[in-house]
Amino acid sequence: MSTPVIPPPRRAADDPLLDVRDLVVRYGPVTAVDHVSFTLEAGETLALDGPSGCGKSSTVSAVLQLRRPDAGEVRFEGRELTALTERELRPLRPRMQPVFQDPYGSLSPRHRIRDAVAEPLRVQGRWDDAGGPARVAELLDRVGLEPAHGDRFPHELSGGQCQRAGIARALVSEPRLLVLDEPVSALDPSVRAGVLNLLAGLQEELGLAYLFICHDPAVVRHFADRTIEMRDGRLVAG
Ligand SMILES: Nc1ncnc2c1ncn2[C@@H]1O[C@H](COP(=O)(O)OP(=O)(O)OP(=O)(O)O)[C@@H](O)[C@H]1O
Repeated sequence: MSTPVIPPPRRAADDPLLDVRDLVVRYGPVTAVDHVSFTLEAGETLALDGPSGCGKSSTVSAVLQLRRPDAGEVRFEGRELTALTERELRPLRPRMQPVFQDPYGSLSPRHRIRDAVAEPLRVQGRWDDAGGPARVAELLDRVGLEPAHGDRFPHELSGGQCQRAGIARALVSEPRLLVLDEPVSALDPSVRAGVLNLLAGLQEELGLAYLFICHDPAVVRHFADRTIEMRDGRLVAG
């Protein structure tokens, strides 16, 4: 299969990593995201807060182009994603990865942890180039898992260990942006700090940007550089 032709990035040195402008997401008559605009710099953490149903998940789905927005622009690394076809988006998707709230739900129950972490590289056809087994082993170690954890299935790990595996899976494609959808709220309070410290260390080491859906004011204060808040589909504070 030939490689899709992607328009070259038009990114100036001082452009943000992510520039979202006038984003609109509708479900029939419901406007879930109503002209939302924000930017995110490389290496920065932006918290997205707001009550249930205000449009946070719809916003991040549209940023990730998992659901195409009804209007607005999502410029990532200088490319306007909404203008790209699915095929043109494919090579860019690894650079923006989600980490979900439910650590078990984001990993297939039928795959061993090592295979779940490896899968994105296999799907992208980069298994050999990326040094497959060594890369997966290095990532498991980096997120604080033992080699033996790689042989287990998700239900054989704790929630915290499973979330660490989900983070390893997100990192295997060398993303620039992680979209963290309440990544610690389903975890036992005693393991939350460990996962947050891991995310903070990875950000410092790899220069990752985080778009972080979070309700916990203490976590937001400690973890985020900036916060934006949504109500009824709109941004109310910056
Ligand atoms: N697939 C869908 N079909 C119809 N309406 C939807 C759909 N998904 C979300 N909505 C509606 O869009 C609005 C925003 O939902 P969204 O899930 O984005 O909010 P949220 O802030 O992420 O909520 P939560 O914190 O509970 O996850 C809500 O009114 C919701 O009912």
